[in-house]
Amino acid sequence: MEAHAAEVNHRIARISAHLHPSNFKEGGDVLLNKANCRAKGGAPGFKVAILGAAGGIGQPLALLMKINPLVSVLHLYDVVNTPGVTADVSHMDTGAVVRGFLGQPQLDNALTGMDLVIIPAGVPRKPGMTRDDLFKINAGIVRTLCEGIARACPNAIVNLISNPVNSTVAIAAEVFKKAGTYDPKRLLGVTTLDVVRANTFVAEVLGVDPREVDVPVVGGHAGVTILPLLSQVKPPSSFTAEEAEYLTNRIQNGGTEVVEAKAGAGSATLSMAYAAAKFANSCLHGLKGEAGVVECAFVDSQVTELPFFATKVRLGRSGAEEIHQLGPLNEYERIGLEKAKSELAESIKKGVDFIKK
Ligand SMILES: NC(=O)c1ccc[n+]([C@@H]2O[C@H](COP(=O)([O-])OP(=O)(O)OC[C@H]3O[C@@H](n4cnc5c(N)ncnc54)[C@H](O)[C@@H]3O)[C@@H](O)[C@H]2O)c1
Ligand SMILES: O=C(O)C[C@H](O)C(=O)O
Repeated sequence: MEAHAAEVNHRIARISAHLHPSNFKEGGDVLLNKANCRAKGGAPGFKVAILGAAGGIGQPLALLMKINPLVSVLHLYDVVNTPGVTADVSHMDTGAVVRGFLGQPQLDNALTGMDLVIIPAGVPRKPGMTRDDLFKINAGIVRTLCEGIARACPNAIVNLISNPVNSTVAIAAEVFKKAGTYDPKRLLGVTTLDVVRANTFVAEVLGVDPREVDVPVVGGHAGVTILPLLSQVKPPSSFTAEEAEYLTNRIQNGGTEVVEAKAGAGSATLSMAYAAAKFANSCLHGLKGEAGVVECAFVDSQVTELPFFATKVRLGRSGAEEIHQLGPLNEYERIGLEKAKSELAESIKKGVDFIKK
């Protein structure tokens, strides 16, 4: 009896010591040992890291990944505030074991062994800014994080959220090429929010439940590069020229609509966390080997003459295993495609040059 009490006290002392904030400052992986204790009997599943986990997207995304039954280990990395977010999320009584990592010295530990890395790190827009205005700061952040991925988990699937996605995906690809770890199937720019918005706005016009609607959104993730293919909406639907114009503009400017409504307090975080969790969940189902998992994503592609392009892709054990073609476009969409491609070409080149020059 006494021996049992001593063992219990010893365990409690060990857990308390690992939870102490000073462990983060010393570069220790707080919760790591505590988590290891619990992980012994833990459920099998995938290991997922969120980089930028303390941010506006990162926090609700951490919550949503903690309740995903396919996740067994959840690593939360940021340069600020991970102790609090980790302690908070770790109290949820779901299967995933949560570990927190703070600051660059802990980046490689955060990434080691991960199957999926989700990146919402970086600054968001304020009213009046374009996504490209974020390039100056976010390009360097994405480079640093991808260098870590190349070192610590080169085979992980990467879901890149940080803007401008049209350039940051090219940056990530160049970093991986330089490191000799580039696998085009494993790098996915997240454009799910465009699809989520398109489904919502189209459902409003049709007067149906958004869950019944599927709108392919191709191209990229900024302004005119966001190209909803309304002629391919499921269930098959027809739109007047005015409806098509209204819907295309609203979908292309959905991000700006939120930035303006937030009036300086950032951009979409909650709908983005939802979209990121939806996309990550599909990636995990693909990793499990399930058939017929299809999402739109901005990927290395031969669908157009551009090196990267968003279309529907089939997700499998090795990432984007099949890239769907565009399908038949109407005249309005063909004009939109030309506009999208010329802006995309510049954004992609800017990302490539950032690493090459
Ligand atoms: N792809 C999309 O559809 C989409 C949608 C919404 C937002 N975004 C983009 O996502 C990014 C994040 O948006 P947010 O609202 O969460 O911003 P935020 O400022 O609330 O959070 C960003 C987080 O990143 C962290 N961070 C900064 N530098 C870092 C580094 N070097 N390593 C790790 N973490 C770092 C910050 O500390 C912060 O916690 C922005 O670039 C935004 O434009 C993309
Ligand atoms: O609009 C932004 O800056 C954030 C994001 O890309 C969005 O589409 O909401």
